[in-house]
Amino acid sequence: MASKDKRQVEKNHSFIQSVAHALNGLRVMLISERNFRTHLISAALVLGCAFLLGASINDYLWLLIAIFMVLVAETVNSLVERIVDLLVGNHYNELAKQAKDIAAGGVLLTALSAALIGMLVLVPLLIKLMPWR
Ligand SMILES: Nc1ncnc2c1ncn2[C@@H]1O[C@H](COP(=O)(O)OP(=O)(O)OP(=O)(O)O)[C@@H](O)[C@H]1O
Repeated sequence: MASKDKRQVEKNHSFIQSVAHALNGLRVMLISERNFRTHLISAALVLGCAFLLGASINDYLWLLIAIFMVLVAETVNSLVERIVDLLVGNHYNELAKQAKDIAAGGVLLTALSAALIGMLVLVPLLIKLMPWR
C-alpha cells in the first residue's frame, strides 16, 4: 500500500507505508535505470556461475557484499542525478557536472572492486575443476 493520496508530501504514517514507498523507489530504478538492470543481470550470472562451481557459504557472502555494494552505489548515483536535475534543470553547470561525475565515479569504484572480488572467488573454484589438478 503506497499512499491513497498519490500526491502525498507529508511524512509516512506507518512502517508499511515507508516500505511501500521504498519499494516504489526500487520499481523506479528498475524501470528507468538501464545500468541498474545491467548490474542485476550481471549479479544473477555471477551467482549462477558460483552455484555451478560449488561455491561455499563464505564465497556467497563475498559475492553478495560486492553485488549489493554496486546496487546501492547505483541508487545513490540516480539520487544525485535527480537532485541535480531538480536544482539546475537542463542548464549546463560545472558543479552539477562534478556532482554527477563524482557519483558515477563512486559506482565505477564499487563495480571495479566487485569485479576483483568476483575473480578472487570464482577463479580458484574454476581452477579446482581443471582436469590436470
Ligand atoms: N546540468 C548539467 N551540467 C553539466 N553537466 C551535466 C549536466 N547534466 C549532465 N551532465 C553531464 O552529463 C553526464 C551524463 O548525465 P546524466 O548523469 O544525467 O546521464 P545518465 O545517462 O543518467 O548517466 P549514468 O550513465 O550515470 O546513469 C554527467 O555525468 C555529466 O558529466
